[in-house]
Amino acid sequence: MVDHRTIGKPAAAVAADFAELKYQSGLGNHFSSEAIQGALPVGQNSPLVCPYGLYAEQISGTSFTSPRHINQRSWLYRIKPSVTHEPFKPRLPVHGKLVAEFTHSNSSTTPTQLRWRPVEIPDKPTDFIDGLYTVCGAGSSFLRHGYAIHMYTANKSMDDCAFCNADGDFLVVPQKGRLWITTECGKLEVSPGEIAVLPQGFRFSVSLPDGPSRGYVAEIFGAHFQLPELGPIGANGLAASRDFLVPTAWFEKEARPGYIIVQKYGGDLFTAVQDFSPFNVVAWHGNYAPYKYDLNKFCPYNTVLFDHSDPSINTVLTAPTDKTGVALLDFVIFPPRWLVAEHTFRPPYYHRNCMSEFMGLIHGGYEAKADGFLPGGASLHSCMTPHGPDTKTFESTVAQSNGTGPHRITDTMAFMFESALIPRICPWALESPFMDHDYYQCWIGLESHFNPVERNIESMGIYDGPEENDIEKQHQS
Ligand SMILES: O=C(O)Cc1cc(O)ccc1O
Ligand SMILES: [Fe+2]
Repeated sequence: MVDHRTIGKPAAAVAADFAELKYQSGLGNHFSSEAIQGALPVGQNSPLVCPYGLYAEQISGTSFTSPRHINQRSWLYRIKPSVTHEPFKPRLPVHGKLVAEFTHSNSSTTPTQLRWRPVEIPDKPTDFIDGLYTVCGAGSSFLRHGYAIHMYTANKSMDDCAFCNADGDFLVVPQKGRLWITTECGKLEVSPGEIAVLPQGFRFSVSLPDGPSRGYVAEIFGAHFQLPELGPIGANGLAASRDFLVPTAWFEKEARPGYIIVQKYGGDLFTAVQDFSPFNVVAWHGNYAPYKYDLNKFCPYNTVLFDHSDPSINTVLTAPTDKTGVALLDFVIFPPRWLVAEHTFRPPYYHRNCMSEFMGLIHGGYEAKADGFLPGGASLHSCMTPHGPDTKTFESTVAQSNGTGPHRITDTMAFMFESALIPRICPWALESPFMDHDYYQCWIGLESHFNPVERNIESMGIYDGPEENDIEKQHQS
């Protein structure tokens, strides 16, 4: 396979730029970063003349008048302002597989359980922009309410171009291959097992140091991600604010004739040519910035006695709607953890949910599916579509009386994008050669074990009721 990594800026130069990155930490903090000492104006945002002759530019992630606790904006001090470019023109050839307003004409609905095998990474040179395609979503970027779920396969770094998403925030979940993301605020290295959030409007460019790459993207329109409330859990636990890492200022000052900004606007792509790099921000301050998070830092909470907790217990980030407790999009993970519940069916329960659930797998296996749900694959269980463990998982769980002692689930990192809005599905996702048309078969074999005369079923090793405490029994022996 051709190694496309050396096209554009020399690979060694890109690698040097990503060596020993320094980050700032804390989700929602007010950050300050200077690549040249003294580049940030003191005591004001908009001096008549900025230090070192820089231009001041504000990027607003919320309306000017949003209440203080949700207001997000940053001030960028840059060599030339973003406006210095030729007019935007529709990008040709038309991309055609990005949707930001879900309608009858571009997508359809089905209550069927859907599952996709991992999509193969193409041989044809494909960068992050060309390899990104929408799977499903709801609502509209124009109306600032909704989301889109995309996936990408790519094998080539973005050359002399930057992407800017005017529609919403991207939450990127790499599954294969690291992403070297240059942003206006600085650089982020994002490995599988980490996620990155690229908020609406920031320009960024993705390089692929490992070549072939694949992953998932949730895009939200009209909201930003925040940490979930912790309620009775207390002040600590789940994802900690300090584990979210934000870049430090980094800039390039060299002329870059023919540099292209690719702007996603209403799901369509537009290009504008400029003669400099958009990564020309010498210093910045504010609370609106890209960030990354290592999922292995997540501190999972769960039941320590019986029954199965709802997956919301594993929420990393949530994007709210106006309704209390109802998410536009929750990002939930299923990390390695101890299962200790007694006399409990420990895998996910069978269920139907008014929320819609899109799932992906970063590595390993998923506790509810013995086969068929593979790293890089995906599933979609829409509003009220029944789902749960496959036949193999159910039978092996009850047959082994799984759930009688502490058990650590290892080598796994599944995740879910869960939304109150019902997704419409794009035609190329429904017609994909990677669609698993036999998905329903994984449940068809579930048999009736109903026996109206025998309450305590022994035949499959089903453990019915707390006759004795298994853990105490273990301690005594
Ligand atoms: O459907 C799924 O696999 C996700 C899920 C996991 C779980 O532990 C409980 C409910 C749920 O929707
Ligand atoms: Fe579910």
